[in-house]
Amino acid sequence: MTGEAAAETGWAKINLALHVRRRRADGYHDIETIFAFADFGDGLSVRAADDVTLTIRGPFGEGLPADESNLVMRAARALAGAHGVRVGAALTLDKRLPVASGIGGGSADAAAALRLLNRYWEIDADDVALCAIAATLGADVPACVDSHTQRGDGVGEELRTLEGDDVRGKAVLLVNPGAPLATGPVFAAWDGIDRGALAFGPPLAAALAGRNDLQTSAVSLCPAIGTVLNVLAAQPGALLVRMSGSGATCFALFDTDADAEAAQSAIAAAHPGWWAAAGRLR
Ligand SMILES: C[C@](O)(CO)[C@H](O)COP(=O)(O)OP(=O)(O)OC[C@H]1O[C@@H](n2ccc(N)nc2=O)[C@H](O)[C@@H]1O
Ligand SMILES: Nc1ncnc2c1ncn2[C@@H]1O[C@H](COP(=O)(O)OP(=O)(O)OP(=O)(O)O)[C@@H](O)[C@H]1O
Repeated sequence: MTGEAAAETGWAKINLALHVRRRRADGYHDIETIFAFADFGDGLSVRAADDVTLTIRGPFGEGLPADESNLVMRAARALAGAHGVRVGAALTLDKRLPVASGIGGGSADAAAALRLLNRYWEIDADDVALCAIAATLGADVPACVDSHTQRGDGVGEELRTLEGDDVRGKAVLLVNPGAPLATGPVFAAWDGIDRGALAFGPPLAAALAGRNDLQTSAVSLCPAIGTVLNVLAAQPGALLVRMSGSGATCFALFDTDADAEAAQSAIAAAHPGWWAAAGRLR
């Protein structure tokens, strides 16, 4: 019951806005966010094998464990377990997104593994069933299953489509200063002040009226984020500049690809140690 060798992409996740509303009794925080996705990300491919295995390569693959702790392996095991799959899959992850950087690389990879193996193993589960498995793997994973612009409530797993997608196709530039930043400490450093709800409505308009409530605590833990934000804000044509998730990656949206590409070139020349990737929102 296995199909042909196949591939998927773990699309880079961007939080266009991220409001932190309250700390919960279980230590997690209720958030309101607008998820969007770039049209580039990690590559994941599969070919026939007796067991489920994972090989990692790519610019950010070094040091990332390929064992059962990897979110790709966890996703494969969870899907196989839920559907009684007994055949294997040799998975290869091309790690192109920086790790622990606020763009959900691990979550995107897990969702890509669910989509890929759902096809490869010919399970044919629908998105609702995949999202139920995704929710057991991480807060961001359900949003990454569909990987299109959505609003997320709860810890981000309560998803809904927003009316009037005014961000699809917008040019985007992602910039990371090169320092990994774990999510837990950034939430722990949040000042506990509820600054109010994220508006509904078209995603760009809602995001422009919104905030990333983790930005201040992330900058305090990783001051280079402040520099990235200033540099992005100075780029001609930048219409929304903000940190994504818990950082340290920041993004800028532009009206034209040319503006995003010019900003990428300028930043690459001025800050050769930074990671910068340009594309469009999907
Ligand atoms: C910040 C976001 O990236 C926004 O999309 C996500 O909410 C984070 O999701 P994630 O990376 O899947 O986070 P997890 O790996 O589940 O959580 C890491 C740690 O961050 C803290 N955490 C995470 C999510 C949340 N809503 N509240 C929290 O307080 C918890 O201490 C948790 O132990
Ligand atoms: N396939 C994977 N890719 C990246 N990280 C992984 C993967 N599998 C497990 N991890 C672990 O997950 C941790 C978080 O990585 P990830 O890149 O998802 O964080 P992030 O970009 O901050 O995500 P988020 O935006 O959801 O907070 C890493 O420290 C890493 O050890």
